[in-house]
Amino acid sequence: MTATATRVLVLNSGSSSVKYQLIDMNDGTRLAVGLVERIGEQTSRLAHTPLAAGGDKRETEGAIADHDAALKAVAAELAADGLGLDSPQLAAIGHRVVHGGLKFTEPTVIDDAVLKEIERLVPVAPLHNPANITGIRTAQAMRPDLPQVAVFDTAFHATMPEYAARYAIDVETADAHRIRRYGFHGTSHAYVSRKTAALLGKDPSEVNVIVLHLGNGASASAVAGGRCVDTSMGLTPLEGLVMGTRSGDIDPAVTFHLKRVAGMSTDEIDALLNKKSGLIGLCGDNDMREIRRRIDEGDERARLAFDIYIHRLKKYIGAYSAVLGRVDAVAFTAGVGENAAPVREAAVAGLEEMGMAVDASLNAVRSDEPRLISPEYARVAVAVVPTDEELEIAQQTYALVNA
Ligand SMILES: Nc1ncnc2c1ncn2[C@@H]1O[C@H](COP(=O)(O)OP(=O)(O)O)[C@@H](O)[C@H]1O
Ligand SMILES: CC(=O)OP(=O)(O)O
Ligand SMILES: [Mg+2]
Repeated sequence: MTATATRVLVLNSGSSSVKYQLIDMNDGTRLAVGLVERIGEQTSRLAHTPLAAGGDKRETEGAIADHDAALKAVAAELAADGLGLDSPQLAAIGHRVVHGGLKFTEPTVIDDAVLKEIERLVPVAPLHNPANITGIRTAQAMRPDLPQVAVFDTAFHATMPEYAARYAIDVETADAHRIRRYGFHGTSHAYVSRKTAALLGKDPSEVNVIVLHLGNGASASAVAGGRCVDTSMGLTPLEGLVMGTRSGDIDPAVTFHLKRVAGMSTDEIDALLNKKSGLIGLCGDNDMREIRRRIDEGDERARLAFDIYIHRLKKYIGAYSAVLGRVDAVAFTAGVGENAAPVREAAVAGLEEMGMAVDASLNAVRSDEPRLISPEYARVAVAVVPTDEELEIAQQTYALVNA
């Protein structure tokens, strides 16, 4: 790394998308940001904004077959603005890696052994780790000389007490197969819980926060004094809240029933629960904007899907209030949490006895800034706190390569 290398490229590869940011760590300037969506479909879309060049957003539509092709398209966009991956100013590439298992609880420079372990974990993050691996390999091929750093979704949750992390199943079987609650979206839960403390003018060690990360994947966490003490996702990112396409919590016996009685294979059940359940399974749409539009038109299926989503969310707010004992703040984040005012309103409705309420006019405000949406009198602060997984990954990456 040369003395002038102060930039970090962050790749957040999801199952069918890549979000990326190129950040100068000297002053935190975002040089370029972008998103590739619907990878693997005919209607893929790349939206690239070269902020450094003062440029407008450029959008390209057309089939992008896989994450390798997506990353090459991103590299070409960056190169067009003189921000290519060949730049000597690039210090490192930071990768979001969803599952780190028991081994990885800190940001880690990726070598062959690390990559092998991320690969071994594919069965417990089937929608995510394969995309993360492709992103890493493609980036390595482009810049074999550069440190590539993995920042794990699971890392922040490693502090959970044993009684929260362990499932109540036979201990020998669980240990033999490393079956336990790992939790995901940890980079976001860490970032948002810290930001929430700052919004309250407190140090993270002083506050207890319930973080609701509601994106396409969704998870809740209970953070006590800056440490995660419980989270809704488990061995895999399937457990917990109702999500865009995932069921979240169900009776595990549903799977035996689907196999024995409905005659489905394990792979079919996996696909059913991960890809054809949640909001899309309930009403045919996984985008909260579309669901709200349908509700406004009187669509009953969309209404029921919304109510099921909210009921589950409310149960986790209650559960984590009990786990924390004292709640200082509830923070909504990610695509749904940051944008869907009706979700925030409905999730907190009726919780006045627990000190939680939402002020309608504050809730209606649209902003990229962290903000309170609870009325003055409420004991618990309810907040919208935009997440920034890419910035958090960039900071952890840069700190590691400079250590
Ligand atoms: N303006 C909006 N109103 C309501 N929901 C929104 C809005 N914008 C985005 N969303 C929701 O956010 C989801 C995407 O969230 P995001 O955090 O980007 O997810 P992921 O990182 O899992 O892809 C969309 O599927 C949609 O449901
Ligand atoms: C872990 C997980 O569910 O991630 P995402 O929300 O990006 O799908
Ligand atoms: Mg996300």
